[in-house]
Formats: sequence, structure tokens, C-alpha cells
Amino acid sequence: MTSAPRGGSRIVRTPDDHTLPTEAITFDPQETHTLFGALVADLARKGVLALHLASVADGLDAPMRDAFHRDLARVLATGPARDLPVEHRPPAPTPDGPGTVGTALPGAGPSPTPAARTAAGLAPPWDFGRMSIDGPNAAGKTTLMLGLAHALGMPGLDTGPTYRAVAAHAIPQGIPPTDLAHHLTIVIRPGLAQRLLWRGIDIRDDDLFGPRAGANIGHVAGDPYWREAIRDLHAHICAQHRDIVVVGRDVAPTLLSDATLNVFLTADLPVRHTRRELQWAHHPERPVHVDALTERDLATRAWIAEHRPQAHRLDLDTTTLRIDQVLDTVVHSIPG
Ligand SMILES: Nc1ncnc2c1ncn2[C@@H]1O[C@H](COP(=O)(O)OP(=O)(O)O)[C@@H](O)[C@H]1O
Ligand SMILES: Nc1ccn([C@H]2C[C@H](O)[C@@H](COP(=O)(O)OP(=O)(O)O)O2)c(=O)n1
Repeated sequence: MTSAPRGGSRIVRTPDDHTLPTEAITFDPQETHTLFGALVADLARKGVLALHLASVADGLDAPMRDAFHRDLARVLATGPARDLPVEHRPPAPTPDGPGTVGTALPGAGPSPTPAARTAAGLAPPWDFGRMSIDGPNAAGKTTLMLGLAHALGMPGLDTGPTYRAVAAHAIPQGIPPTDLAHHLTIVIRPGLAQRLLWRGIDIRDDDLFGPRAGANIGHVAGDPYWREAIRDLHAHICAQHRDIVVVGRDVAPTLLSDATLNVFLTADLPVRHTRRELQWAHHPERPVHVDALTERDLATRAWIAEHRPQAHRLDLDTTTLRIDQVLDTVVHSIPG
């Protein structure tokens, strides 16, 4: 299949050794050099600090890391960001430090301003703004979010797992929608995968994709009270971030109607089905469930087309695109 990743999956270890999903970031080693060259050039043009670029390379194996640093050094030597320092590891965010934002985590607070973050060496001097990624299941939304978040040093919020957490925990425990924020904590940090905690304890992926979640997810997604409670929780997080990437099914119309970029991502149904099959190849207990575009997907797509100016929207069919090509296309579509 042409759209299948050719380079194989790699585990990417983030600075605090949090491991991103193996399937999240896939590179074709043959094309690594040009991939990084193009990506780095574009990011450098936009003034991203080298330390964030360097963090992309932290988990790569040696040849790929070398290729990345060669590209980075070349771009920094010749490009607009040549005066910026090259550091190879960003300071690891601490649980209550300025890189952490949660909803109910003790000590968590709003992001500092970009200027304060730049002064602390934590963030790019350039705001990417808020970006949304909507689309049907297995279109590659979460993968794109992780790529953008990791490459740009931005926090990423995946809204789907909140629906799953409600289905796995709140519904079986009889928690009403109005109490959700007392029980569920969402922690997002620049460049790192998000954490969901139920009453302070990390929720395992096996719970999010387990039979209880599967049995209740349809009810949660179809219940306007739950949708409102979940949306409020996510809106609270979005309000704390000037730059963030948010993934879901209706993020553009309900959460980020004035985003820097609203992306609608899709791919043909058989391709999405194959992607999910590959993704769950080592999890035979997880159902491979891929739908045609739902009414909600179509409504979101239509909303973006109707309400967002051309510079702020991207409708991308990824059927024949590799992950790195999707990431590259989106990075090049960020206005500014
Ligand atoms: N462009 C692509 N080509 C091939 N595989 C992809 C592509 N984008 C994502 N994938 C793979 O497809 C699977 C589903 O992607 P995911 O990001 O979880 O989709 P979504 O969040 O839209 O449900 C993952 O295993 C991912 O690695
Ligand atoms: N913004 C959102 C995010 C997810 N949902 C729904 C859609 C799915 O049924 C569940 C789980 O989301 P998830 O992102 O895991 O979806 P898939 O497994 O890709 O179908 O939540 C939603 O209705 N609105």
C-alpha cells in the first residue's frame, strides 16, 4: 500500500523519558536528510529556537540524529535564525513548572507569556497560535498533532481520550457531567504526549480502549450534557494557551473558531482501515472500528470551508501521503 510508512516505527523518548507511541512518529531513513532539511528550514525561517528543533532529534537513532543535526547546523549557519543558540536538550519541565498546565493539578497554572518563556529559554519567540485538527477516525490526526507538538515545542491536546475516559470511568461510576472536572485531570506540556489522570492516577491506554470504554463511548459522544462538560474542560485548557494543537471531531467550530490554522484531515476508508489494523496489530483485543465520514465530520468540514479564510484552513486528503509529507504540508501551511 503506497500510504503505508516505509521506514518502520521508532520509539521516541522525550526529554523526561516519557515514551511516545511507537506508531506516532515514523521516518523513512532514505529521506531523512531532505525531510529534516525542509522542516528545519521552514521552522528556522519562522524563528523557532534551536533547542526545540534539537529536541526533535533526542530520541532518534544515531545516523538519523546526525542527519538532523547536520541539517540544523546548516540552516542555522545560513538561515535567518543563525544567531540563535544550538542546545541539544531543552530543560525538562517539572510537574509544577512553567511547562506544565493541567486542569485540576495542584500547582498547575496558566502558561507564562511568550516573552517570559523565551526569557526562560523554554519556548520559541514566535507564536504559532492555536491550531485544530479534525477529521474521521484513523485519518492520522493524533499522529500529526504529536509531530507538530514535538517539532514546534507546542502542547498538544487530543480530545478523543477525554470521551474515552468518561466512558471508561465516569459512566460506570455514575459521575454526572457537572462533576467531571473534579475527577479528571488533563496534563499537557510542550512537545510531550498528554496525560490523563482519574482521581490523580494515570489512566492506562488499555482502559481507554478497553471493553468498558467501548460499551459506553457511543452514549458519551451522543449525549449533549457530556459533550458540553467535555467541551468546557477543553475550552478551559485552550484558554490558558496562546499556542496549542487540538485534535478531535468538531474542534474548529466548538473550540478554536479563530485558530491560526484549522486542518481537516481525511483519507479513503480502506486506507484508514488498513492504518488502524496496522496500529492495533499488537493489540488484537482492540476492535478495528473505522467509519465513513459521520454527519459530525461532514458538518465540521463544511463549517471550516464556510467560515475560515483560505489562509487559515487546510483540507488535506492523506490517502497517498506519508506521515512526514503530511507534517511537512501542514507546517508549510501555517500562516505567518
Ligand atoms: N499519512 C500516513 N500514512 C500512513 N500511516 C499513517 C499516516 N498517518 C497516520 N498513520 C498511522 O495510522 C494510524 C492511525 O493514526 P492516528 O493518528 O491514530 O489517527 P486518528 O487520530 O485520526 O484516529 C497510526 O498507526 C499512524 O501511525
Ligand atoms: N471532539 C471529539 C472527540 C472524540 N469524539 C468521539 C468520537 C469517538 O467515538 C470517541 C473517541 O475518540 P477517538 O479520537 O479515540 O476516536 P476514534 O477511536 O478514532 O474513533 O469520541 C467526539 O465525538 N468529539
